[in-house]
Parts: sequence; structure tokens; C-alpha cells
Amino acid sequence: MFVLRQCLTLGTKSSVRNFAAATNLVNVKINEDTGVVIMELNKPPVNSLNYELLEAMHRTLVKLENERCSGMILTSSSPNTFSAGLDLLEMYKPTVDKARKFWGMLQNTWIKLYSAPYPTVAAINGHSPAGGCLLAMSCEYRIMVPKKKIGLNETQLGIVAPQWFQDCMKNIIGSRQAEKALIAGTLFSSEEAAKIGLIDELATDKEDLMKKAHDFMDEQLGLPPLARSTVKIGFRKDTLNRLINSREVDTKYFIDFIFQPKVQESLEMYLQALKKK
Ligand SMILES: CCCCCCCC/C=C\C=C\CC(=O)SCCNC(=O)CCNC(=O)[C@H](O)C(C)(C)COP(=O)(O)OP(=O)(O)OC[C@H]1O[C@@H](n2cnc3c(N)ncnc32)[C@H](O)[C@@H]1OP(=O)(O)O
Repeated sequence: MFVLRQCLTLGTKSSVRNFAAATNLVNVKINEDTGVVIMELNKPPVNSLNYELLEAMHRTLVKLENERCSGMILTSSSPNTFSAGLDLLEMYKPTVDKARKFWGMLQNTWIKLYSAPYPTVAAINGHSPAGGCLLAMSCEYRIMVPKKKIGLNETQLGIVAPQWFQDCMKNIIGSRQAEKALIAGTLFSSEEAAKIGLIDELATDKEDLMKKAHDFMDEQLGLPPLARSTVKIGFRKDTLNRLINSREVDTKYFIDFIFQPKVQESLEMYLQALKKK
């Protein structure tokens, strides 16, 4: 319904169809006139990124690439949160196999999203900490509603943002700002994020957010796609290759890190604090 409304707002025909998804963890709608897809994360209450949600996103991204979608807007169905980041339960007392599978799927999903040849926009309709911020930073353009929080806050939780999370931030706000934000684990308000360039535009509300996302998409669709995507990949290839060439090492860091008793203790305390809120 929501997508339909946007199409009407834009004055296009409402030729929007559901993009056959094998799960309801993501709602995927394609505008058949423009080929633009809206991928809406739909894992209430806060779109925490567990294996199943990542797998659904990954499957969708593969499909979008194979079916040559013209652009993708990433948003969420939650009223308050874009994504709460990685699902902490995936890291709390998992088996090694489960943790390995989870991390592999996170890597797969990020590689597909970061390297998508078509234009990507994050329509950030709510809080976007840690892994949520990673998703937003992996898109080409970020628009956010006011008075929400975004950032890589891992340090505050006693964990460490992986190198590729850090690289994404560095690529957007520069090395100095990223170093300060990562060491402190800063969660920026939408307004602060706009000031430092972590997000590109502020929107007044969700409707304005989607309008601005479509405006950005329209601009991009006016560019020659091959030239556009070649420049994009040129900018992103070093960051991508850094992970692609060290996936095993990265996974080992993750496993070694989360299985430390101190890290498990911090996770337990944090989970309890979240539940008590
Ligand atoms: C040498 C190199 C070493 C490299 C090592 C690498 C190691 C890297 C390891 C990990 C990297 C992790 C990155 C991450 O993404 S960690 C996740 C960080 N996320 C957060 O800190 C966000 C936590 N959540 C919140 O702050 C809020 O929930 C918020 C998103 C602001 C929404 O607030 P609100 O609307 O008030 O909702 P609630 O807080 O009441 O939450 C509703 C229920 O959802 C549960 N919840 C929330 N977040 C998560 C989460 N991330 N995972 C799992 N569950 C989550 C929360 O407990 C509530 O549950 P319930 O309804 O049962 O009480």
C-alpha cells in the first residue's frame, strides 16, 4: 500500500507488483514502469539482523542483480527503527558452526549490497546503530528522518566494529572523523549525522523520506548505467577486495572475539539491559 502511495505521489502508473519473495522477512515491491525496487526490512520489532533476515536480503539482492533491476531503495517497515544491527542472540552463546554460518551470510550480503551495479538509496526511517549503520553506509545515498540515532557504536558495547565496517565509514566521512567516531562508538543524531556527511539529506517524515529517495533515484536513472556503475565499483573495489581476500581471517577474528568469556559477559549484560528497558 505504502509503495503504491509513493507511485501515485510521483504521478506514475501504479504498476507495482510484489517481487516474489520466499519469506516475509523482506517485502520487495517493484515498480514495473521504472524497474525501481523497494526492499523493506520486515522483522519486527527492530529488524535485528539474524541469519534468516540476512539470507532473505542476500537472496533478494542476487535476484535483483540477475533480473537487472534499475535501482533499489532500502527501508524498513518498523515505525521507529531502520535496523538495530546484528542480532545479539546470534552472538550470544552460539555454536562455532552457527556463528560461522551467520558471519558468512553477513559477509555475503554486504558484498552484494556494496557492489550492486544499480543505484542504491537507504531511506533511513528510524534508529540505525552498528550493523544497521553498515547497511545504510553500503548504499550510495542516505536520507534520514529527524531525531533518530545512527553510528557504529560497537566500542560502547565492548565489541569492535570489523575492519570493513570501519572502512565503509572512513570512505564516507573521512579518516579523522571516522577514527574519532569509532573509538568513542558515537551514535549521532540524524541532525549531527547530516552535518558530518554520514547521511546526505534529512527528511521531515517517512513520506518526505520516500519522496526524496525517489528523487535521487530519478536523477541516477538519467545517467548512462554502465558508466555510472563502473565509476561506483572503481571507488568501492579496494574496500570490497580487502574483505573478499580475507574472508576466512575475518571470520576467525569474529569467532575468536565473540567466544571470549568477557565478550560473552558484556553481551549478556547488554541483552538484559535491553530487555529491562
Ligand atoms: C581484532 C578485530 C576483532 C574484530 C572482531 C569483530 C567482532 C564484531 C562483533 C560484532 C559486531 C556487531 C555489530 C552489531 O551490529 S551489534 C548490535 C548493536 N545494536 C545495538 O546496540 C542496538 C540495540 N538496540 C537498541 O538500541 C534499541 O533496541 C533501538 C534499536 C534503539 C530500538 O529501541 P526501541 O524501539 O525502544 O526497542 P527496544 O529496545 O525495546 O527493543 C525491542 C526488542 O528488540 C530487542 N533488541 C533490540 N536490539 C536488538 C539486537 N541488536 N539484537 C537482538 N535483539 C534486539 C530488545 O531486546 C527488545 O526485546 P524484547 O521485546 O524481548 O524485550
